[in-house]
Amino acid sequence: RASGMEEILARVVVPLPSYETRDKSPPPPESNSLEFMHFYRSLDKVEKAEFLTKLSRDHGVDHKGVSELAVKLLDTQQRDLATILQVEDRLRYSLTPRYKQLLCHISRVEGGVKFLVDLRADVLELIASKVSESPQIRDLSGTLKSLLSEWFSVGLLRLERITWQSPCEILQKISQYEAVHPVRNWTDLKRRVGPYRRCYAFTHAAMPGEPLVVLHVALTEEISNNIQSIVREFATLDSEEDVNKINSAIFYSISSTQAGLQGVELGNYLIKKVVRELQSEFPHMAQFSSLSPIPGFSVWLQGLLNQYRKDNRGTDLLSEHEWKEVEQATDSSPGSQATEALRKLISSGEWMRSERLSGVLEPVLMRLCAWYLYGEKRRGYALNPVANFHLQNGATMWRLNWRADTSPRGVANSCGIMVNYRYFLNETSKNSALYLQNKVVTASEQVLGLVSQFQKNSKL
Ligand SMILES: CC(C)(COP(=O)(O)OP(=O)(O)O)[C@@H](O)C(=O)NCCC(N)=O
Repeated sequence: RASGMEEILARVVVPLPSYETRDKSPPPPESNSLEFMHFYRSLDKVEKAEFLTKLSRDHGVDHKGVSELAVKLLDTQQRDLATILQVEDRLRYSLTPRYKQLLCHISRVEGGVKFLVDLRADVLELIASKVSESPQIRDLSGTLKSLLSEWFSVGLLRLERITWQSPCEILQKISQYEAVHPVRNWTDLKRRVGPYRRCYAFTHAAMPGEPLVVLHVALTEEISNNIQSIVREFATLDSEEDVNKINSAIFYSISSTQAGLQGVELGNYLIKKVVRELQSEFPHMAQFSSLSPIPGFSVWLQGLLNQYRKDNRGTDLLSEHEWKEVEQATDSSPGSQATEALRKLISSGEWMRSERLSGVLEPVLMRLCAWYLYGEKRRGYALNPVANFHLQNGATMWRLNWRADTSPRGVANSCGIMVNYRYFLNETSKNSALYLQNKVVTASEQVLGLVSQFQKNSKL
């Protein structure tokens, strides 16, 4: 099989034409691309890893040629600008990996773009699973990402509104791709594209019928503080929309559907495009906000409690009074036993059923959750991926909501808490730059208040 790989690569990954003939050489036969795609699809996971390693290692940049041109460029520094630009262009051309031409040719055959999107998904998985740490694989991923970013730039994407009149195959995909609040049945789906709801997707001519990223919006009077009122209760299915009851747009679910387009920022562009779309439909609409889950909070909290139990530092997290209540409610003795009892309560979600316990735990969990979202970092950015996504877009961490998602999933994932990331339209670009460049998290008074309560308690 390995020899088969080498043979096909040598044949279909043609050498880079010389600089002089680069615009004159005819493209290789389409059959090369089709054969490459067919062969790749016939490989299993392990073979694909081997094949991609060979492709990126043996058919990439001609490093020797690059270094010779780099030396030449150094020697040209005293010459006139025209000569310098000439040599720079040669150097630029020599940095083109051989396989890049093949990728461009593949993009021109039927189904080629989709093939390349899936190819990048495979490469990303290779990198993530550490099956191959080779620098060439990263280079291949970078080359694919830059090509895909050009082909999937906003100007080439189409905004489609999904309604109950949309083709079944699209509605079926919308239902299948819904990653945040799974669609339960047709009635549920119909509600999500019905009155006081909007569902938008970006599509691309090269991948017809494939929603690339999907955004679900609820049109409400105020900014929603719970998901039940959006996806659970089947309130009167009023057939009309009373415009006077529509002042806010709540983004309650967004999902990208193509793993290979990760990093192309489609979700960010879709939110911005939908905001403009809604402003033109509802000129008086003034409030734009997400209602977001907080995946990972419960797990983080249990880890923290475990750590504190080991260090016997539980007291930092709860006040005297709060520990007393927990000890009484769980019939546990002060110290590590109470900390363990609390950890068990959180992981079982039992506390939600007791009015008294949830009363005691509300301020505790709210300030811990505020710290988790605002204070916990990974390489300087928000640890929570959803927070990181909205903060990159320039949203403000605006409001934590208690008992916002009382579904088993909501309680298990984030103790039932949800958060509004609010888009103050004239501040998003400033906030986004502050976050991306200085790692500053823009947050509301409510969030900052909860964070300072946490810090007072645990002197972190
Ligand atoms: C949140 C999403 C849509 C962001 O996608 P996108 O804007 O394309 O960001 P990126 O993947 O280009 O960095 C994506 O990360 C996703 O689908 N996440 C899983 C579902 C969710 N909403 O958390």
